[in-house]
Amino acid sequence: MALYTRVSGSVGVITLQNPPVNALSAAVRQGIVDMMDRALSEPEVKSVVICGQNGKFCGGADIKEFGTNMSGPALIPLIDRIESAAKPVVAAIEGIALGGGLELALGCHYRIAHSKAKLGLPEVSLGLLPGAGGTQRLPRLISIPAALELITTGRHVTAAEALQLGIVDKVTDRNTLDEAVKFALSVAGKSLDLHRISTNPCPHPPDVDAVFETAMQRVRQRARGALAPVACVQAVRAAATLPYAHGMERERELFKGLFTSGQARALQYYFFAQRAVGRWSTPGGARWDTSKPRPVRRAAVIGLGTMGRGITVALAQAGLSVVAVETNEKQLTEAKQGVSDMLERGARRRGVPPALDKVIYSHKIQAVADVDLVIEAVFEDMELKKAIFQQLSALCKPGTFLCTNTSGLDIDELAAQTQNPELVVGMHFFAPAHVMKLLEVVYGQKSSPQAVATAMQIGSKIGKVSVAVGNCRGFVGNRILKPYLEQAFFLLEEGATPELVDKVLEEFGFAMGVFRMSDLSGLDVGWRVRKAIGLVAPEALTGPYARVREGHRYSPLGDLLCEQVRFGQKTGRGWYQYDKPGGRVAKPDPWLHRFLEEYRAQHGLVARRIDHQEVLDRCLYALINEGFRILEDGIAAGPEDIDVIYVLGYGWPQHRGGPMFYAGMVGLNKVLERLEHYHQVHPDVPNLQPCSLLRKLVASGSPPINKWREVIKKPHSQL
Ligand SMILES: CC(C)(COP(=O)(O)OP(=O)(O)OC[C@H]1O[C@@H](n2cnc3c(N)ncnc32)[C@H](O)[C@@H]1OP(=O)(O)O)[C@@H](O)C(=O)NCCC(=O)NCCSC(=O)/C=C/CCCCCCCCCCCCC(=O)O
Repeated sequence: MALYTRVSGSVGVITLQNPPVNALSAAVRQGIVDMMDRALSEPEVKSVVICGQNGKFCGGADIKEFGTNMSGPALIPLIDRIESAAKPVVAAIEGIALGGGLELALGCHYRIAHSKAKLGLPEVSLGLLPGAGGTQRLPRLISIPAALELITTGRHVTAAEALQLGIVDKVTDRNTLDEAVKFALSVAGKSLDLHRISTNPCPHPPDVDAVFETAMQRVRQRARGALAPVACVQAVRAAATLPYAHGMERERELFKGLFTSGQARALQYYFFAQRAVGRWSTPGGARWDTSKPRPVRRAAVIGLGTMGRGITVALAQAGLSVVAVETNEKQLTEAKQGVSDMLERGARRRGVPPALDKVIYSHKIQAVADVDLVIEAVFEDMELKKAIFQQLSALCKPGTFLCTNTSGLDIDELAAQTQNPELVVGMHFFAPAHVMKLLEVVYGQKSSPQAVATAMQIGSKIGKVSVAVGNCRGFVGNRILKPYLEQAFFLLEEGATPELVDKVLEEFGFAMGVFRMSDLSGLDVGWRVRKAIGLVAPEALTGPYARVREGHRYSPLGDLLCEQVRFGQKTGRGWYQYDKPGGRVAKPDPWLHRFLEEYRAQHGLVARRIDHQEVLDRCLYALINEGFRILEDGIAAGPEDIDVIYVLGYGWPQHRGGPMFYAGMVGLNKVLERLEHYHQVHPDVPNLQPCSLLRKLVASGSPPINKWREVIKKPHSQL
């Protein structure tokens, strides 16, 4: 909807009304068309202002309309109509002008922005391009290189930067509408010739071809198979080479190709999934909208290794007071320096003062006595963590939430060490903790809804996307990772190389293949976990039992590498070789290839040629199958939780939506059929046995992903 009012006698004001972000739904578009007609037909009206209600100009096209039968007036002629109007039209931009919202503003003759407004063309992150003239008008307004950068990254800019770039004519700290009305009065009757952006020539840099070539190289490198960034470059190129009308045709053609693509569907699903995870629920009935978080003013972090330092920085940067505890004096001294450096670097980047005074350091655990929430981040050792939880339970004031940053240990076992297990939850951060956007909030059997709600709230306060998940070994992310890693190891045994497996996964779009990722995170991490649960043989086993654990196939390859102190990048050797310990550039290692050959010979394995499809099928479908088990077990409330965790924490390509979305795109019956096939070939690998929820979904006609929850039967919990 759009509201029309007349102010100061001669200014027609059109207010977009569609909460929460005034998206351009059919009703809003119709409203703008009708109100523009009215403003242009009233002789008393000399100029027009377009604004949005509730301090938000416009969040762009209504994404919920995509994929439906779109009705109502089309956006492009609507914007053209504004631009060609004989009366000046001023956009009064408060809050946001994003996507179609900014394109609407670019159709206006002038733009006034509030100093706190954010502007951008983020369509690329939805698998689209700015298809309402944005790719043709923006380069004409701010130059080709600047427009290319904004359109291909989807970056939001501040009002100050928008002014500098020339996107807006004025920035104000005052009431934006009042300023826009004043401005509209001042330009009434003046020539609009220079202010119809589409009629202006597109300024060319002297090296225009090189600019496009570089931009194309950059997006192809960054995009890893994503279509939209490439199409964005092509569309801007049309602005540089074609007259406006032809450029618009090219924009439309490219837009159409993207609009119906699987990638756009995946990215739009992922947009809503990231928001849906905030509406958490547990199998016991605790919910986001009925569980009230408790305010946390002071928090403590126990253990200042890499994770503890990152968590301390994340909390302090969000304005929380932090007591940072490390009992090892040497480590504490190093941590003080490390945390201060990180805070200073972060502050420089954000242009704010460093939050150094937010952190108090101590080598005594007693320093946590009066904090509201503790995050334990010591070494991944159950006995050590148990001892700390016993101490915390005795030391902390009543009601203090006790959280653990374990990446997979049993939350209930830790909670059992305390007098108030309802106050215990997991807060699983991802390294580097002050950078990575993901937080798994893990509820145990006895965690109170308030403890879950508080951890979720802290997560959003420190800028994380928090996902509430149930307690099981590895929670969601690391549990799913296990069968994926396992398949990768089995493929090596059968004849693949780390280079082949990584190539296939990186071509699929993963930021890093499984072996390069393992080298980066350290092979010793998983080795310690496998040792703790008794999977690692005490001495090199030979014979048939070397590759069997608990009756199932097991690959000791990772263990054997660790025995050679090949922990990955940190030791300069892992699945690849590096020029030095800590080196980053992975190079194929002839030693590893010889080692694999000897290993196969020792175990009577005959290497075979493994094709790309098999690598992809086995790694991905094993992972997806575990995702279905997680849903079946009620560890994740819905597929969105798994997808968000996997994209944000494990490098799954966003343009493929996440593993569960991908399964739906491939077709659940195809996933089932492939798993059945591979399980038949490898009957000793239980992770390839299709899970019953997958079978049930296929039997229910493979419903779309937003209907899966109806098929999932939720198990009982004590929450
Ligand atoms: C920054 C935000 C705007 C706000 O952030 P925040 O305050 O944190 O709040 P959120 O939690 O994110 O959001 C609050 C709720 O609002 C919902 N929301 C947000 N934006 C939109 C939107 N644009 N549409 C619908 N709903 C929206 C959000 O989901 C939340 O609700 P819920 O919790 O999920 O219930 C932030 O939200 C944000 O960044 N939003 C996205 C901004 C964006 O990306 N905008 C660009 C949208 S795409 C666009 O504008 C495209 C323009 C070109 C259109 C061209 C023509 C159209 C179609 C022609 C069809 C042609 C077919 C061709 C085929 C053929 O011919 O055959």
